[in-house]
Amino acid sequence: MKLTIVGTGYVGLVTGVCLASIGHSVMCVDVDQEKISQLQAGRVPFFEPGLEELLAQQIREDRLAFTVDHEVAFAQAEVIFIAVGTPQGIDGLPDLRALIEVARSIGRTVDHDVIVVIKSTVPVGTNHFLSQIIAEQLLHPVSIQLASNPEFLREGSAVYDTFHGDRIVIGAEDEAVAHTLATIYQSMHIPILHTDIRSAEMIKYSSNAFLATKISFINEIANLCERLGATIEDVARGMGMDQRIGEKFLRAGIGYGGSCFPKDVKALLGMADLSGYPFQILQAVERVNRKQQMLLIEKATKRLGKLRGKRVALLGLAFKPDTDDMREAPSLAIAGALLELGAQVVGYDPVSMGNARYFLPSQVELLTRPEQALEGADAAFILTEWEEFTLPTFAPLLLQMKIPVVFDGRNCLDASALSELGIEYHPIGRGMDREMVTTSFQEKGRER
Ligand SMILES: NC(=O)c1ccc[n+]([C@@H]2O[C@H](COP(=O)([O-])OP(=O)(O)OC[C@H]3O[C@@H](n4cnc5c(N)ncnc54)[C@H](O)[C@@H]3O)[C@@H](O)[C@H]2O)c1
Ligand SMILES: O=c1ccn([C@@H]2O[C@H](COP(=O)(O)OP(=O)(O)O[C@H]3O[C@H](CO)[C@@H](O)[C@H](O)[C@H]3O)[C@@H](O)[C@H]2O)c(=O)[nH]1
Repeated sequence: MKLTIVGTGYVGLVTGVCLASIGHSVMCVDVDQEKISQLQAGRVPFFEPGLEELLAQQIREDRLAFTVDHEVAFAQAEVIFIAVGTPQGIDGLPDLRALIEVARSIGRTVDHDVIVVIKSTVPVGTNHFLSQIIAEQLLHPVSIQLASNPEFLREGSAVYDTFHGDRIVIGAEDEAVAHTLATIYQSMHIPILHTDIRSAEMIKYSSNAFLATKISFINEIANLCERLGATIEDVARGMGMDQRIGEKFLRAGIGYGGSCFPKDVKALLGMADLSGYPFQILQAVERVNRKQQMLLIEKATKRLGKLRGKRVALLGLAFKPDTDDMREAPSLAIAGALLELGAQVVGYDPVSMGNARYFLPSQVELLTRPEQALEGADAAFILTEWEEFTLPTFAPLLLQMKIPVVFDGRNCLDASALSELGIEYHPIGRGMDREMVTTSFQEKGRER
């Protein structure tokens, strides 16, 4: 089919490239001329494993083209997917300005019947709102039907996720529209769930909010494990083997970040507030996450005393491995808090140094090799579980520190390898003082 994708960010570009690779003829449009020029030259403007190779193949085989001109982009389209950003606005709710602009442009430009699919994550009721905007702008007597098709890919594994998703959600009031969309994805053999539009919009927020809840829950369990002398990895494994719980998203750490969970949790809280329903669990999820991001600073202060004047090396700056995305990365909150405490902050990331420079305060010194960041450091914080930190070649670099003390916010280092090198290791959720805790509980029991 002839498809147009509006927005060539993480979602739009991956969707466009993947849909081209299963045989559709895809035109991608973006307002960012620089991005489009790079894409026309076969270069992906951000880091996403496997995407550039697949992009080049689609361009070569003439199934994928790019433009900044909406008119050109919409001219042949049978289906238009909108995947522009919906960042957090000043009131906590998503900023829908880019979507509204695209809706107006569709209304003014399209001169034939078309299906418009909202892939961006949008508050419940937005499809309806956008269909009104399109209708207000229509210049031609055409039928434009809207559908919701939320996206569930993760950055870092976006291409894999697109082809191996657990489900494709299609929110459409019209059976024929739902059938057309299902046909587009047919050859991916992914289960399709057809719902009404509002439910589809809600599925996206509920899914992200649930995953964020799982993370905050396991982080609280980890904090308790430390106090009660249990080991979080064993506890998570034992919980996850129960299929009703599931093993995924039970990795304890310094909390969730990224362009989705923080903003989508806020948006759902905002929607709940506006509808007069206080969403108490989700309020706690957010609170726990904010607190968890400060955990390594608490641990370091306990171990080293005041951090004023101390050199702290942040290793891993992206919000997760295999991406250069710095949006809402925990490293931002941690660096900010360390600077406020008067620490000297240095950072290193294998991939996201460019974005890190843009997002982090200028006082954070960025170094291009981990050993440079570690040299003379009083503490090292592991903030992203990049593979290179888990390789045997990494641990010896910690010996460059003033005193080798490492606080691992992702529990990704090998404790015994560090211990052999005489490196002091502080992971998350591994209780050390079993005797003390057990005894004090037994004593309390005896007193009663
Ligand atoms: N990033 C993810 O992993 C992910 C996953 C699932 C869903 N989502 C949702 O998908 C949407 C897009 O997210 P993203 O991370 O891809 O955003 P992004 O910021 O990476 O990309 C958005 C793109 O839209 C372009 N754009 C803005 N206005 C435009 C216009 N009028 N016409 C054409 N292009 C325009 C921007 O220039 C940019 O290239 C958001 O709603 C997000 O919540 C994101
Ligand atoms: O067990 C876990 C799993 C994840 N995280 C953190 O949670 C954040 C988000 O991770 P992940 O979900 O892997 O990355 P995203 O690319 O943000 O993907 C999420 O957000 C997207 C945008 O909505 C959705 O499409 C995806 O389904 C959803 O997983 C990161 O900071 C991770 O470090 C943990 O702390 N523990």
